[in-house]
Amino acid sequence: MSGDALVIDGLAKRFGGLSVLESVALTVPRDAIFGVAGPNGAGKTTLLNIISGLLPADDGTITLFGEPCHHLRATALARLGVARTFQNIRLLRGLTVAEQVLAGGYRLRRVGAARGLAATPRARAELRDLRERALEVLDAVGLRDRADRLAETLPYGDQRRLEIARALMSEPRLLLLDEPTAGMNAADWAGIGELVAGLRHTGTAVVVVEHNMRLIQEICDQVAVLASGEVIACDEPARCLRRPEVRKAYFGK
Ligand SMILES: Nc1ncnc2c1ncn2[C@@H]1O[C@H](COP(=O)(O)OP(=O)(O)OP(=O)(O)O)[C@@H](O)[C@H]1O
Repeated sequence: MSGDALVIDGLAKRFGGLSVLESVALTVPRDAIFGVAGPNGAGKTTLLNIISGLLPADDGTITLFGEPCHHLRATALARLGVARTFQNIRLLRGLTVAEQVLAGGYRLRRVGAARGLAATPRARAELRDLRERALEVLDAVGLRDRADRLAETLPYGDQRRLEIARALMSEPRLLLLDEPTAGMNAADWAGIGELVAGLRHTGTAVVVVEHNMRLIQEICDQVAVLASGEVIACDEPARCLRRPEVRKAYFGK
């Protein structure tokens, strides 16, 4: 069995005549917290969109826990244990905090929808278990006391936590986070950092796209820096950020 959560090789993506990713190769070990950084427009979100099956690649291979999966779309990848959050918060309006998290647990359901609707004892027991798990997940992200509030009434930082909780509800083997601290103040981003760092050694590998280099240095085992669609460096964060090619990509010198 491969020791890696995710192996990407020769990945390419074009939008019309615009080449957005070129020969991208990355290896994310199991249990790693792996950062993806790079200037605006470098191709980071496109990379996450391809890994999570929202976009097809034009070339290259993706292997997830030893299984080739570049031909799979989002639903099949979710079943294999890929969960993600988005750069812009995407909560479902009108649902409570607990209901949002419960919605992330569909992959865990064993009783089919038709039987679930018929509310058999097995379906009811399963729903009860899922509700308990949703509360445990909310506990883990510090939102249990807000379980019955409408999600859209939460402060911004808590909504970001809730998105992570919803992704964790599916017990992912690979969690993709797209700028989880975007727009946050220092106290909020430090809290998200602790939350993500706490996932190390829980059986979930994390790929986190982040502009916040301090956060990357604090929580990531490795970081890949993308510039103009190519991986220009991949190393431990402190070493990576000292490299001349990375400094040039960020600061032009
Ligand atoms: N659907 C699309 N059609 C055409 N061009 C696109 C599309 N999606 C992204 N792009 C372009 O691809 C390039 C990479 O975009 P992407 O969003 O992946 O970058 P990013 O590194 O995530 O940037 P940021 O840090 O600003 O979020 C950009 O030039 C963007 O305009």
